[in-house]
Amino acid sequence: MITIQNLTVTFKDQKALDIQRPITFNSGDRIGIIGANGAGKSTMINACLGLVPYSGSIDSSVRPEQMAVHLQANTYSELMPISKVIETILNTKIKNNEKLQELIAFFDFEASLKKKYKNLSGGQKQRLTLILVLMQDAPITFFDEVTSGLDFETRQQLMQKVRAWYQGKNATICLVSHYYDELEQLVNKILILDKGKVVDFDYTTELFAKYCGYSVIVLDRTPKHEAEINKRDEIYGPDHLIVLGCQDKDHEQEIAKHLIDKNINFKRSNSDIEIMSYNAILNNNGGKRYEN
Ligand SMILES: Nc1ncnc2c1ncn2[C@@H]1O[C@H](COP(=O)(O)OP(=O)(O)OP(=O)(O)O)[C@@H](O)[C@H]1O
Repeated sequence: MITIQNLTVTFKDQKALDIQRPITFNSGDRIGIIGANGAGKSTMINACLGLVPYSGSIDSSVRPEQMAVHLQANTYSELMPISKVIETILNTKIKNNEKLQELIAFFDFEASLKKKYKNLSGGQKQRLTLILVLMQDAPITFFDEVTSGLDFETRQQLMQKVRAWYQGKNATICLVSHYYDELEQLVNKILILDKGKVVDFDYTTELFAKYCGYSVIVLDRTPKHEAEINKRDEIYGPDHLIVLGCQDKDHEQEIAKHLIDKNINFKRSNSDIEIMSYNAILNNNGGKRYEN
């Protein structure tokens, strides 16, 4: 559907994006785009949409005007009720448009229709934009940090709705998010960007196996815990955690048994995107957390 290669985006003298080897987004892919602030995530979306000048190739079977995008911040008229805002933007009447009625009901948005935009909650504001974006039924939709600033519960509800809406549909989704729990729910592939470059792009399960192994066991970093673990099992993770990479089931059981015997609490995962991305990026940087 979209193949990106030899792509560079430069702002003044700063290379914001530099994607050399080809990456392809296929029809039906659910892609999470992750990376630290300034990694180039939004720039990549903007390049696909033709919103920033670039050199190189974005070979797409979908024209930019057929793509949909949901940005984090959106502004709408404060003067009209939301029903009028929707009808004006979509150039249709709610009462005559079954699909629009379906989306409004799907997002439990009926009670918000009479309100003005400034009186909507953060979650309701995002629901409005979701309705407008999903009405387009685009073959590919980019969601750029749409849940930032929302509380955990609201984020979960919103993302469950998005997941349910796309269930069984062949549309491609590219979701930029700093919330790994949300990505775990929604995507099956991950594109990891770091300082404008692609660290890796593959199925989440493949990336986890590549960077973490069979599973990870995670415990708080304390001197007592540090004394109990085998340093050789340690892989990268956030500073406050000890992360142990398990090569296979036997290895996992051996570590778990030891921790249980020592009455140490731990969590086990075979899909932790945050830890996977830590390891991907740090392996890529030769183990260095920050570049000097
Ligand atoms: N229009 C612009 N003019 C100048 N520099 C820009 C512009 N847009 C982005 N940049 C720079 O390009 C780099 C990548 O920015 P981008 O917004 O793509 O990062 P991001 O990964 O989306 O970050 P975040 O998670 O903070 O949204 C940053 O250093 C940013 O300052």
